[in-house]
Amino acid sequence: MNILDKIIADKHKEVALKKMLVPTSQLEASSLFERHSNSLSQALKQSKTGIIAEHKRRSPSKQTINQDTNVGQVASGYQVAGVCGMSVLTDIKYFGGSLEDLMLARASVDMPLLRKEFMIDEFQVLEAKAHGADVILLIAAVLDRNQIKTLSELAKSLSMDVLLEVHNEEELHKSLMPSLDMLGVNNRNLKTFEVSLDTSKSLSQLIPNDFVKVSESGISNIEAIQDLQKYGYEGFLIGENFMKTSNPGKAANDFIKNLDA
Ligand SMILES: O=P(O)(O)OC[C@@H](O)[C@@H](O)c1c[nH]c2ccccc12
Repeated sequence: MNILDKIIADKHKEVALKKMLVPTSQLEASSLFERHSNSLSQALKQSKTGIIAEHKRRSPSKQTINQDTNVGQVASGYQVAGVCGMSVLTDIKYFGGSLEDLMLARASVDMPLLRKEFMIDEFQVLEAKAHGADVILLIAAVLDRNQIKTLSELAKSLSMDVLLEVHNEEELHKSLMPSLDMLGVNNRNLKTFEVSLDTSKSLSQLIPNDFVKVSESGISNIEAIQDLQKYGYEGFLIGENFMKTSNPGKAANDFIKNLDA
């Protein structure tokens, strides 16, 4: 079993348990459920820099990145830095995140928030909305076309944006549909952890122009972004490069200043 298979097997158990404990009516009763979501894809289109900054404490590939963060402070720091949106990991077991992190970020900022999670069930889309997310992530490597359609259409009906993540041509081809807003190419292979920006470069011309192109993972300098912009990318998801510092907001601020110079 590769790590992605393991994560998904655990996720099925976690979601099944949660569904026994929390009725969907409870999620729908959240005051955040009525909130109109902010569009990340619009923010990216209007931005010159297109940074989406992530809150990530640890990961299966890096173990500890930053265990003593205050997610509200990180969110405020990212917003001050001028990022287009923030990605908040909510998986507990492998990434040390939580839905509480998402809510704490929501309480601190207005900018678009992405729930970074392994989505396999409509329940998790309702959960995302109820905890203040504006955007959901769908990972093509673990979903079939029908699941992508059901989950993305539910998100759209709740006014959320959808970021669909692919790693190769086959995943891209099976996934294209109008209920997606952004196509993210993950430079990290979630099965082997190998990282190469060439993945974004080679898939770029296969992504139709109706979708905002996002390059994800392994981005650590502005040269990489300037290079990827030539391939049509408008969004850049950066986690570790900011989170490994003691002040992620400041790291994002310095980075964006240089990029915008
Ligand atoms: O820390 P990095 O290399 O800058 O990567 C951020 C983000 O792209 C990465 O965390 C990620 C991309 N897709 C995912 C899917 C699940 C969990 C995590 C991810």
